[in-house]
Amino acid sequence: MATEVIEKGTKTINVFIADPLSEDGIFPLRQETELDLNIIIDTGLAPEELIAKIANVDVLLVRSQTTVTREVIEAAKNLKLIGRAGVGVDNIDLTAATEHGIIVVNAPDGNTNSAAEHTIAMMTSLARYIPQAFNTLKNGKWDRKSYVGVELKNKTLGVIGMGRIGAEVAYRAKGQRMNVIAYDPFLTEERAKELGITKGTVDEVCAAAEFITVHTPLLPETRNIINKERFAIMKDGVRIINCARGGIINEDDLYDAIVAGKVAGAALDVFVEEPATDHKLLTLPQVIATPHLGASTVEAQESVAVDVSNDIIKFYKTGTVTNPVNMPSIPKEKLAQVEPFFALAEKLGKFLIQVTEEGIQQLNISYAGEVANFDVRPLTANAIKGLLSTNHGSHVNDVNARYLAERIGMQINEHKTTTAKGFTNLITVEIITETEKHTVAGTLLNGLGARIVKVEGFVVDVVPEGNLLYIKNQDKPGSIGRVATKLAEKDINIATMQVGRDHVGGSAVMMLAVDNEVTTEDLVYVAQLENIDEVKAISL
Ligand SMILES: NC(=O)C1=CN([C@@H]2O[C@H](COP(=O)(O)OP(=O)(O)OC[C@H]3O[C@@H](n4cnc5c(N)ncnc54)[C@H](O)[C@@H]3O)[C@@H](O)[C@H]2O)C=CC1
Ligand SMILES: O=C(O)C(=O)COP(=O)(O)O
Repeated sequence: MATEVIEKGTKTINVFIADPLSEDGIFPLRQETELDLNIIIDTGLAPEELIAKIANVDVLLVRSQTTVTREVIEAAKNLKLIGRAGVGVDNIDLTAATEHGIIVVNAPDGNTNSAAEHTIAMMTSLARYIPQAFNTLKNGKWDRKSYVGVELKNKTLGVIGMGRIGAEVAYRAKGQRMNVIAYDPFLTEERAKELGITKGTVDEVCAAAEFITVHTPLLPETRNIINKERFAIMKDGVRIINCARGGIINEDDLYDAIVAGKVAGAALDVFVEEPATDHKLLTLPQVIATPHLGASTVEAQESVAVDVSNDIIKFYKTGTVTNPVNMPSIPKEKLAQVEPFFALAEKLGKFLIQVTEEGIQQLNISYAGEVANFDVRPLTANAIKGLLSTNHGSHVNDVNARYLAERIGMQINEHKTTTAKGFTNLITVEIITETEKHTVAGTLLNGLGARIVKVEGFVVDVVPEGNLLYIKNQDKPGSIGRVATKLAEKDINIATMQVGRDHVGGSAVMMLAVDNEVTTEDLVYVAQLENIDEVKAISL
């Protein structure tokens, strides 16, 4: 995982809080003594104001109000982490963050209860016209006739999105003696049974329910998932609740369905454009609404702010985080298993990028032996870091490695096998370009560190460090001596030398560790020798 472990006093970390966060929730940041944290709270900024203030920011903390656009990310030259004190990250340009190697974390658990309770409150208020009746009464009218509601008991609640909040809502709805039918692509029959609900398709949910509530993230697949075609298959007088995200329900279609009398009412906490003070849906008496208050409880706000604060601290102290959004989440114990192989994997990638001049179309990594039992995704990321190091330098990290590789058209294949051909662990990295194929394999020797043990199928034993010369030659007498003489003429001292061949008199390789950097001129000089096919300088 991306690591920038900071020692106390070595660097001030600028933490910029752009949306109102609970002061109790950021207590872990305030009381942190090992890191030099500079906390800046500046909320309610217009996008251009944020851009003007973000150049030296290391960590940006937001809720849903601040939109973290590509422009913001590109203006933030020092940004390493974006913390979302809440769940939805649709206000953050995740592609831009990933591309720039910025890790995004959220707080997925802290507001679940708050959002579920708000949903139930909205559904009950909708069923009994509580906001409308209250308003009338506040205006001095004792009107009992206009607000005859409906009961929840024995009605069917349709839930689209049975994640954390959806499941909590379903649980509470059952307490109201409702029947629950739900759609979620990951909902299994077993889980549905466990929750005491029925599993259905989106259409089945729409057709069966008197109340429908959505609890998905806003994604291309969920945008407008409730639209005019779906309203058409719903029961007459259905009631709609959206405490997830504006846009999951098509607002124009909802408006039309209410005006047409198909939908009896809607309870909305979220809108496509927020703040939504002047929205046409708010002109309808059947619509009740709150200004995105789902997560606005003392408890939830403290909890989400504590979670992101802890992740910031963890990131700077250990290089890992608990709730990553744009990279795989790997528990500490599992990460510890593969951490010793990080440098080896990166060096194998770095080795290969220096033996080819062509663009890499395919990367095949095979993990053999004990390492095959581990979560190897961080190792693949490290191998990619090595491969991209000549083009992207230190800008490649665990967040963006795979993304950058795939963006340049590299196809990545991981393979695991338990047989490691005599080694306890073996990592073999192969690259395929338009006309070439190159392979290098390495292992971690117990107590002796990393070794390259195979290059293009030839067995070697090389410490992957410093300046290496990789020479392909014909297995003919005198080749080794001539190479050594030529290098001596150029004042290049050979530290170690390994040779390998496929068969007597066939193709051979020399792997030399040398004490000096080898120039292109030196390479040409050696390459001119008889029986030498190819000479490459490799710096690891
Ligand atoms: N109004 C508010 O203040 C709050 C709103 N939210 C919103 O609620 C959303 C859900 O939050 P959680 O339950 O915590 O997230 P979650 O990740 O636990 O659950 C989301 C569920 O949606 C499902 N899903 C994804 N694509 C789907 C599709 N095409 N159709 C049906 N289901 C699909 C997922 O499989 C997952 O089970 C958040 O993404 C956020 O936008 C969350 C907290 C507070
Ligand atoms: O957590 C979420 O997804 C929310 O929508 C809560 O938003 P907020 O942090 O209250 O602006």
